[in-house]
Amino acid sequence: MSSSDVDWDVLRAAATDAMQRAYAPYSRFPVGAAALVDDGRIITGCNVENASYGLTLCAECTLVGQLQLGGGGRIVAFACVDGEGNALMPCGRCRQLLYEFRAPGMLLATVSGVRTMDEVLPDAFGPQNLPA
Ligand SMILES: O=c1ccn([C@H]2C[C@H](O)[C@@H](CO)O2)c(=O)[nH]1
Ligand SMILES: [Zn+2]
Repeated sequence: MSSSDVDWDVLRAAATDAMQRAYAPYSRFPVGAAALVDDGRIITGCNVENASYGLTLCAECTLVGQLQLGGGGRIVAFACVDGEGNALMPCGRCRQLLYEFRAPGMLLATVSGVRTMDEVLPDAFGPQNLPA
């Protein structure tokens, strides 16, 4: 599975389904996320808010949890949508979370079209920055 195999309509539809599971009573801003994994699976996530607002989990957080629970893997392509089905940029923290699990050449559907992980998180902090 590589970034040329991505059906963006399918990925956006999966993100939209996940968005309908969001728990967002405080912001009223439901978000759904979907990722194509290198083994061909599509995994999803939704935001899960909390009365202690700062503890909110973004959709990307729950997606990464689902990825690992499902046996792990590398993300080939990613999309997230808001309550109206529009593309949404992952927040900075979530770009870092996604970076950890990127496949080489990972693509993201963004507000300005398809972008690479390197474009949305240049000069990323990663394992290469940790001592050997
Ligand atoms: O990429 C994003 C951006 C925002 N949110 C959520 C967090 C919060 O519940 C709501 C408003 O910020 O949207 C996500 O899940 N992912
Ligand atoms: Zn986030």
